[in-house]
Amino acid sequence: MRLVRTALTIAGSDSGGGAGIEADLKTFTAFGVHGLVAITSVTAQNTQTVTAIHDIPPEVVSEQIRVVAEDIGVDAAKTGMLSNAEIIKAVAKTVKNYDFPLVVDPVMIAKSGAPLLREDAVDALIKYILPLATLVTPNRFEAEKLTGMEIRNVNDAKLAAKKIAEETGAKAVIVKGGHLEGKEAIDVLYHNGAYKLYRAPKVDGCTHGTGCSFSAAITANLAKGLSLEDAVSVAKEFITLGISTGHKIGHGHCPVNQSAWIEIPAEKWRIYEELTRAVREFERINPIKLIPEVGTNFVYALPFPYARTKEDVAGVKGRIVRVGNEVRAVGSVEFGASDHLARAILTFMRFYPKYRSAINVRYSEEIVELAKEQGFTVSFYDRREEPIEVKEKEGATIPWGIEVAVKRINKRPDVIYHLGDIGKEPMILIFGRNPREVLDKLRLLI
Ligand SMILES: Cc1ncc(COP(=O)(O)OP(=O)(O)O)c(N)n1
Ligand SMILES: Cc1ncsc1CCOP(=O)(O)O
Repeated sequence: MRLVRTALTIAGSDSGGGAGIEADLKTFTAFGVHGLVAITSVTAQNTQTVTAIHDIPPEVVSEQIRVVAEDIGVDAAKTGMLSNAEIIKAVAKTVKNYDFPLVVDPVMIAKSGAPLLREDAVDALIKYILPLATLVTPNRFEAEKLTGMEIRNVNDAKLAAKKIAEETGAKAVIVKGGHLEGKEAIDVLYHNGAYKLYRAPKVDGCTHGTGCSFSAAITANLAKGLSLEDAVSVAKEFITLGISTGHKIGHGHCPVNQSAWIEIPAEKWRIYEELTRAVREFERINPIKLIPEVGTNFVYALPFPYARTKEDVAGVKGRIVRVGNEVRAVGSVEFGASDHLARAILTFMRFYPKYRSAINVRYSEEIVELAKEQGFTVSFYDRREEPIEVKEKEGATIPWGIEVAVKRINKRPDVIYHLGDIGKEPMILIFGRNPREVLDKLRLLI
């Protein structure tokens, strides 16, 4: 019995790796599904343009589908760029031989504006492919092309989704809301005569390959046995994360980040383990004299580009305090457990992205001197110099102070201190790439 689920993409190749089969395979992998490929067309493409298109002979497209379906088996499939009417007819004829769910992304134009479906092939798509679809996933412009309607808002999208389903025989249609009016991206699903809306904020970020990755995520989750409604829900979360965490590569539309879906949880687990170990070691070292009145925290942030808010930074819940003669972590390591130090590391990472860990210890002149003697680069900020508008803004002092301290010297600081203010305890912060490096520096200051 085959334990791994499989998903097949019948689509074109994007040499820039942002859309097409490349996006589909990365998405399948992100969901733990084995990806299969029937390539329809090879495009010479980057984030700005498509300069060449070479279509694969229709019989070779069909043969790719047949061999994988008959040997490996297909749990769900999707279509992307089908390019011309002959490929469309060949794909329709072949997939009819199997009973896997089929998600149809009616790809027509690339983000860069290049046509990916010949004008004379739109009718073939409507006639041969859409009737076989478990789900069709048009964006606003594709839905307009398929219906001849103007679509501006959710009500128009509802009418269009119903029209496409009723006129083509597609079992379900989702009109995506990324290009509709409003601050939210509201996708409208029409299935079994009912509507369901999927909402997410319209996030800033990288959008090349969104349509491909969204439909691939639905396909992967159908392959895993989720209902259509649940598969769409997971895909919506996946694509929102992928857009907001896209790597800014190329000079045009940067690609969606399909890895974020698995990379963030994996990194979180690594961070949790490493920081927990380091906190235990800190307790064992028992640096009682280094614990300030307010307590110590020890933080470790997600890597770039995932570290954005305090929720992306792990710290010790309740901080690390003195209990009699012992140093004790009050709670366990959790993401979002630090406030002050999280703001400090997030600011530091704006200048030195690889430096993701920090600890705060009690200020004393001796420790600062010792740090200098050990060859550490030391900088500082003076809270009395804080501009009034920063002082008045909740939570702004530490980011301001870290920025001042970083910019004061033209070298990356290992240690930043401040001398406090009325009601504010002076403090020393030690920075490192990871908690082990922070502890190594701290050991030299005891
Ligand atoms: C080979 C290939 N297939 C599909 C596309 C479309 O991707 P994109 O331009 O990012 O548009 P959306 O899929 O996001 O609507 C492509 N460019 N290349
Ligand atoms: C008060 C203070 N100021 C800088 S670090 C620190 C202690 C740790 O605070 P948090 O637990 O919010 O990171």
